[in-house]
Amino acid sequence: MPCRRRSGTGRRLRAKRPSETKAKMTTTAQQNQLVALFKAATVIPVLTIERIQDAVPLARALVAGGVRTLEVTLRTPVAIEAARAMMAEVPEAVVGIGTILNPADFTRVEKLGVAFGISPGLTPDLLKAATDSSLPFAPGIATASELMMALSYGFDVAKFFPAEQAGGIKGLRALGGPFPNVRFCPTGGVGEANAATWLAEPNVVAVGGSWLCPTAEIRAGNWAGITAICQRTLKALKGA
Ligand SMILES: O=C(O)C(=O)C[C@H](O)[C@H](O)COP(=O)(O)O
Repeated sequence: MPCRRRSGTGRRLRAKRPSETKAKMTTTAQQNQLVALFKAATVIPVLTIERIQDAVPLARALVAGGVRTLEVTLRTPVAIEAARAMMAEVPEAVVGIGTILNPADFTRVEKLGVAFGISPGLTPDLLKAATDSSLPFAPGIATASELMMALSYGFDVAKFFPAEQAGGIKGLRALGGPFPNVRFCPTGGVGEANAATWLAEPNVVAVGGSWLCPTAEIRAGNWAGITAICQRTLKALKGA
């Protein structure tokens, strides 16, 4: 009996302490990985893939243009299969998934083995799923309250969405006042004309957007055109 009591107490202690530490450590590690990944990427194309056969040539076109970190949105039925094909066929690409809206999406994505996950927003359930996982994850925020919710779960790297519509650079600067340690990936309304301005902000680690992979060009299979947009964008950023 005494033995059982001791082991019961030990179990209680062991169950509490490591799980608290692990959740915190994992989220911090997730965030560090994400920041490194975003900084290396600088620009992240937000991909909407309608036909599975476009996935690999699109990834190759982006990589050929110097853009390796790709966000495949869960907006279309073929998204998961597309990400899988890209990972298998284009090893230079760093494939992540966007439009993660709920814990079920998160679980599907986590099983895929992608490099990162992004959401346009957040919910407590989604943040909880992300803290239980080791997948680097950026929730989306547009307001101070949403950012405070993200921070309360340990997420200090966020997608600022929709960036232009939610206040643009002035809005981001205003958020930077009370939240000086948060890093952002503004997405929504970012393009060739304003990417450099966003990236010049000290709390911006990368920008995302669909300008690098317009739907019309994907539908037309204009892979050379997509490579050219990437090259032009990166050249302009280097000169900025
Ligand atoms: O699909 C998602 O998960 C989103 O979060 C939305 C996209 O990131 C934006 O729609 C991209 O905006 P544009 O570059 O202005 O086209």
